[in-house]
Amino acid sequence: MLRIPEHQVAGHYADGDKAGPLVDDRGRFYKPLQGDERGVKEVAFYESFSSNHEIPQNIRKFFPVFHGTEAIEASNGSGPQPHLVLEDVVANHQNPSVMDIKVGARTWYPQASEDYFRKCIEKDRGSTTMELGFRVSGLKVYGKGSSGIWKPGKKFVQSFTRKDVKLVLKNFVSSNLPTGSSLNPRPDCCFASTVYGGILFQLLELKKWFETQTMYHFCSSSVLLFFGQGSSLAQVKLVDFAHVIDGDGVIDHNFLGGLCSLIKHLSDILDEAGKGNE
Ligand SMILES: O=P(O)(O)O[C@@H]1[C@@H](OP(=O)(O)O)[C@H](OP(=O)(O)O)[C@H](O)[C@H](OP(=O)(O)O)[C@H]1OP(=O)(O)O
Ligand SMILES: Nc1ncnc2c1ncn2[C@@H]1O[C@H](COP(=O)(O)OP(=O)(O)O)[C@@H](O)[C@H]1O
Repeated sequence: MLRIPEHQVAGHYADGDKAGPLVDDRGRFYKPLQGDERGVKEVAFYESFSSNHEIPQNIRKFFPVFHGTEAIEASNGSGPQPHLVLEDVVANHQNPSVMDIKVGARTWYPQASEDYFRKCIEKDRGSTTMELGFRVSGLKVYGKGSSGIWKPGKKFVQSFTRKDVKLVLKNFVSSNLPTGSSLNPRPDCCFASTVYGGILFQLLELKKWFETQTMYHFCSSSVLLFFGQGSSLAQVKLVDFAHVIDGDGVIDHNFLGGLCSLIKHLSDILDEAGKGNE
């Protein structure tokens, strides 16, 4: 039975006439192919990546498993439409807290059209992308026990400043959640060491690969950080490959720089949480 995912935090949602992703009970995530070149490019990336023998095993695990494409009934009732069939990366987590972070100090790339460049640069300037090398695109956090869910709205997320982002990263691993369009100025960071400890380990593994890989440039891609309630481990995955371009033998310093900045932010939170426990 296909349904709209409860755990989607960014990107194009199923909304009225607009088709959005679907999930099933077998742990698959169906992403509608965007009608323009984006859909074609994302399929091309997954086909290239999944058959690329130069991808180390420890890196492959950071990407959703690709199960090809399939025409399935779209969420907007428009009949069978082509979808990417991917592993639903959060399927095994109970009540997953999820954050989508778009990595890189720029989301555009030289080959992009003038219109796309303008759209991107406006968003990059108006968010923390240029300043921090990443921006939070969306998140959903489960509180402890009955303390509810926090899923800030799109407009509020788009307004996050550098200071807000530091606080959001803390709120993500806290039990005293804010409500609506607000941030808790005194987050307890009670899950910081377990969640960010595990996430940092994985981000450092990814960083090591980005220090040498010159095959792909991940423009406008995101890291998805998530953890479930209970004993499941925090995980990192990469998503959104509609704008991946050929690396052409050059380091993806845009993504690498953003990753380093994110690592620094999370390390600082871990250090602070450690000091609080001394
Ligand atoms: O449509 P919107 O306003 O949700 O914008 C999408 C973005 O959402 P955001 O504004 O960052 O929350 C969206 O960003 P996320 O993937 O949500 O981080 C993309 O930038 C998307 O463009 P493209 O598919 O990468 O070319 C953007 O889609 P298009 O406007 O290019 O269709
Ligand atoms: N393979 C996946 N498994 C689970 N959730 C996913 C997966 N891919 C994407 N998502 C969810 O959907 C959101 C949007 O995905 P994305 O690929 O960025 O779409 P778009 O191209 O519309 O921006 C992500 O922020 C995440 O919450």
